[in-house]
Parts: sequence; C-alpha cells; structure tokens
Amino acid sequence: MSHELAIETRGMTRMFADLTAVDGVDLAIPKGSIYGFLGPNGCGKSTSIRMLTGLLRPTSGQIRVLGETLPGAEEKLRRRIGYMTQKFSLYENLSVRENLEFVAQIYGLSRREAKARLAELLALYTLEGQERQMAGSMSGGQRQRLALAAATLHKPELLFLDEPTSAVDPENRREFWERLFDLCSQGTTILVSTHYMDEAERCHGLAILERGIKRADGSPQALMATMGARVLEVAGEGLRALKQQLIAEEAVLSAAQIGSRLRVLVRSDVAEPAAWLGSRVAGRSLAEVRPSLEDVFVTCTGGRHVG
Ligand SMILES: Nc1ncnc2c1ncn2[C@@H]1O[C@H](COP(=O)(O)OP(=O)(O)OP(=O)(O)O)[C@@H](O)[C@H]1O
Repeated sequence: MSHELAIETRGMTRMFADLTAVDGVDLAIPKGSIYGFLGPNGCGKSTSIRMLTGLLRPTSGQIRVLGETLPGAEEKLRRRIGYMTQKFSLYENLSVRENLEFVAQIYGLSRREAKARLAELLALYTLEGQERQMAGSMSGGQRQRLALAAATLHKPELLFLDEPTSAVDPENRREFWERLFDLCSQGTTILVSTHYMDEAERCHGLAILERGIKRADGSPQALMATMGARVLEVAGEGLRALKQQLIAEEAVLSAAQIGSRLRVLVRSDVAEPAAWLGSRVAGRSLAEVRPSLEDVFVTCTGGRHVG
C-alpha cells in the first residue's frame, strides 16, 4: 500500500446486529489533504470515523491508517491522530486552561512542554482572555475553538472531525475552516464529516455516503463535472403543479423549487435535455445551469433526500 496515503481501506464494513451501518467502503485518502464524508444523519459517517480512529472494530475489511494496520496498532496511532467528536467532549466544569492541562497530561507532556504549548494554543485559538472561564459557559464558537485546540494539542499528523460545525453560526463556521486550512498547510491530514454542502465543497476530496454505502468519491469539481444528470431551471407560473408532473417522469431525477425557479435534474442519457424538457413545460422559460454539489448528492442518492 502507498506511503502517500494517510488512510486506505478495502471493504470496510461494520454491522450492528443485522444493520449494516458501513457497507464495504473503499477509501484512499492522500496525506496532506482535507477529505470529507458527506451524507445525511445515520449514513455511517461516525461509525466510519470510529473504525478509522481504532475505537471500533470493523466486522470485515482492511484498514490502514498512517501506514499501520487496524485493528492492532491502536496504541501506536494514539499519539499520531487527533479526534474531535460530534458532542462537546471536554469538561464543562473545568476552565479552559484546566481542560487543556488535562489533555496535556493524558498525552504525557512535561509541565514545561505543556506550559509552552498551552500559551501557543491559547493565542492561536484566541482564547487568551478566557483561560479561567468554565468551558460550560462558553458560546458555541468558543467551545469549538477550545475543542479544536484540545484535539490538536499533541500535534497529530491526522485529525478526525465529526460534524464539527453543526452547533455554530455561518461566520464561526467560515472562521473554523480557515483554521483547518492553516493546519492542512502545515502538513496535517484532515478527515471531516458533514451534512452541509458548502462545507463539503471546501474539501479537496470527498465521499458521498448513503445508508453505509459510498455512492461517489472525488474532488467536488470532478464530481460536478461527471455526474449522471444535466441541470435545468424553469421559470414561470404554476411551478408546484409542474413539479408534480415532472417528478412522475422516469427521466427526471428530481425537481425542487429554488425561489421562483424549479431546478430539474434530467438523466444524462436523455440526448437533448433542453428540448426534452422544453416540450413539457408549456411556454415557461428554461435554461441549462452549472451543477452544484447538492445536485451531485441528489443524483448519486437517487433523489430521495430532496422533495
Ligand atoms: N452502537 C450502535 N449500536 C447499534 N446501532 C448503531 C450504533 N452506532 C450506530 N448505529 C447505527 O448505525 C447507523 C449509522 O450511524 P452513524 O452514527 O455512523 O451515522 P452518521 O452518519 O454519523 O449520523 P449522525 O450524524 O446522526 O451521527 C445508524 O442507523 C445508527 O443508528
């Protein structure tokens, strides 16, 4: 297996009784990239991350992380990876400083190393004025910065972030992503799970997951360029009724209203989608538009998630 890959899996599978939470997932994630898992709740993002961090054993399949085989190398990998869980996992009744000191102890930093690293992190994550504040009384954005400081305290080579921005506003989310690109530019590989399209679009590469199955994999640009549908927008009157009429067509993967337009995904095996759709929209105006990542998502999941 290649040394240039931070993560490599073949047929990674996890069952819970008779539910297949992760179903035969193959991954090849290059070192130094930000890679996303995109999918709705319950599609297997957290279960995949837990297997890749060595916290959960796969039912079958092969996993290599930073050149080590899992299960088996959990202890070796512990110092080399960082993990920010979906729920805030620090102590709410400890201060910012106490939380970070506690994590430093877990990773066996000496008092001196811990002092220097804490000063660095407090400055980097703009937590300097809040050292004594209880973690439980912080805002969503501040908690998230503290959680990221804690997850990166030991300078991991590979960082796992499970839906890190689900509890923060768009401005904090944008700021958080700037931090991730800083970490990436210093050589950290990042695997981030999300159900936000805008977040997925920032990744170098991503996997679209649905019910434990990887439906597509590639850079957002490549996924948009190669998706199996053409995107057309219709403007005019009576779009709700038109939508019902169109989704009954075999060739239409989805039709969803966006403001005053109806965004229609037509299967790419329809030779002339504009002419085909034009004959069904009775005089309304129509234009082909560039696909978005959301269109890719809808196309690979068969349109089941957008109404
Ligand atoms: N310990 C468990 N025991 C039984 N079923 C589980 C367990 N952990 C996860 N599951 C099930 O496995 C499936 C995948 O869950 P998972 O948490 O990986 O999804 P997810 O994409 O991370 O979604 P979410 O964002 O809601 O956590 C779900 O149907 C979930 O109910």
